[in-house]
Amino acid sequence: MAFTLMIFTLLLLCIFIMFLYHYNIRYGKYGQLIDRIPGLATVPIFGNILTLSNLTQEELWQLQITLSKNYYPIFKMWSFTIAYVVICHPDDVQVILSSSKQHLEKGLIYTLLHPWLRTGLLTSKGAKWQERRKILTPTFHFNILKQFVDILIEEGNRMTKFLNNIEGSIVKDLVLLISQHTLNAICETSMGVSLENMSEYEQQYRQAVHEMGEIFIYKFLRPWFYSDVIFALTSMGRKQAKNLKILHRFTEKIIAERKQYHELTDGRYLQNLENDAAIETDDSEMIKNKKRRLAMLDLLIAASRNNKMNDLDIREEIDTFMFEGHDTVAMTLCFAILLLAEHKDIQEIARNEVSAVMQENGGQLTMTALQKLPYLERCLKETMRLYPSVPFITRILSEDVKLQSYLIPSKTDVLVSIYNLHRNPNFWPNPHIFDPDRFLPENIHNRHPFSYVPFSAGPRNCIGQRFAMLELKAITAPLLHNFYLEPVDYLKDLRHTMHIINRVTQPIRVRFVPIKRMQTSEVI
Ligand code: HEM
Repeated sequence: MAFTLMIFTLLLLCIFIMFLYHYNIRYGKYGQLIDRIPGLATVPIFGNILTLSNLTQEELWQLQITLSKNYYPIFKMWSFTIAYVVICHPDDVQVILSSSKQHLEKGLIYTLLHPWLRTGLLTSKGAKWQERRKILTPTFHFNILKQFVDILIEEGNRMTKFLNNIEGSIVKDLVLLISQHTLNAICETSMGVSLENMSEYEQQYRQAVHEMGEIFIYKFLRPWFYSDVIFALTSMGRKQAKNLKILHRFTEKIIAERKQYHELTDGRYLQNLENDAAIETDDSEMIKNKKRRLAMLDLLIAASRNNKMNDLDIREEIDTFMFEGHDTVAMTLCFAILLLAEHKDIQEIARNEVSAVMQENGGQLTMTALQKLPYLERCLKETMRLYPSVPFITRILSEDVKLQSYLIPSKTDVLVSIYNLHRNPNFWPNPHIFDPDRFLPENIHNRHPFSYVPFSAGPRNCIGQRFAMLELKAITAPLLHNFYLEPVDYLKDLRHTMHIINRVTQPIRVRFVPIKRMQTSEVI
């Protein structure tokens, strides 16, 4: 009896302490500052989270667009004692992203990725992030990218070959097709491993990536599942565990394959890396020999041989780059293809530019040729304005911040809504119109520098952005050269869904009509 009473008293005490904490945050100085910001009405204790967790991911996507419009340029949401402030004005975005020292830590939501990505570059903070960023930055040096370009072009050609042989010229699931090629591209370039004999694993991997995105949002909207122990007991938790096995098994296989290659070659190519010679020289032999191209994974293996990293450290970076490096590019490519298919005039100009450059190059694409495609580049930039692959990013404020009209207290989670920023009519007239000329030098000149941030900005910007631009061009150029793109599904009919990456709910169909040319030598 006395024991039961003690438990009961302890329970009451816990509830009382939690209530005091809650009251202090929600109605103390912190809560008062947050509550000056507009937003949906809240209910006691839960804030907005019950309303949000009852919505489908599609409804949630629509809601964030509506709230951004209704409360422009800022709104807030409460999830118990956690406040989220969402911004889409370039002045505010600049304050959050541009500082070299402040607000570098990612928001709370990223911790939900830890079971998968642990604390790789995307999710890490502080000294660890700084050190890793320093180690990994050279892998995107111009001379390294130059070595990758052949692989990216080859991947574009492989896709062209496949498309030439499909029945009725219609691709039934564009995302599925494209992500297969972008995954292979990141594996062959950054990992130095081909997926040729791993088709079963890679399909499972891409499916698992997709499901993890859904689980991520599901969990985010249900803070009572933030504890991994509790989440593991649910059906979604079991689904996550199954997917994690698939994801990690795949990356471990890739790491093992590359390690084996270095063991067989006595680690001699890793010595090159340690001297930084590979980065600074233009070793043509290395460029010719696929296996000997130096990949990001090699840098990590070299670091592990020097005891600077262990196996889990390597895996978390490979998990991070495999995910960030293939899914983002795949979605941009899908939207670019859809936009070009719906805008025949723009498609024709881009095709003429590609064909002229290829003619100059004897029918081949090369690094130099890819750099001579300013119109195609403008089309891709405009695609990323309308459909940024990463629609939101978040940061935790490291100190109080004065935005345009509100003081936001330290420790608040700020969400930069890249999607709504890019469609802000005050900075993008007729924001929903696809117009690549927005990116002509004379039009960029007077634009707010933080009105366009598809790769984020400041010190935590996308490390792979130059790689991504090259890949986007290397894949779209041969498609435009060899096919007329025609819409089957239209962008206006696609239903977007809340996800880590900007996705749609249904498979997308596009028609690729082969262009018959007289001179076969011209077809790459
Ligand atoms: C169209 C393609 C891409 C887009 C739109 C994109 C966008 C972004 C954005 C918005 C961020 C900031 C995320 C945040 O603050 O939470 C980011 C970070 C990152 N991206 Fe990309 N990305 C693309 C391609 C790539 C590629 C190809 C790679 C690797 C090869 C890559 C690797 C990364 C990594 C590792 C980070 C974390 C950087 C850090 O925190 O230091 N991304 N990307």
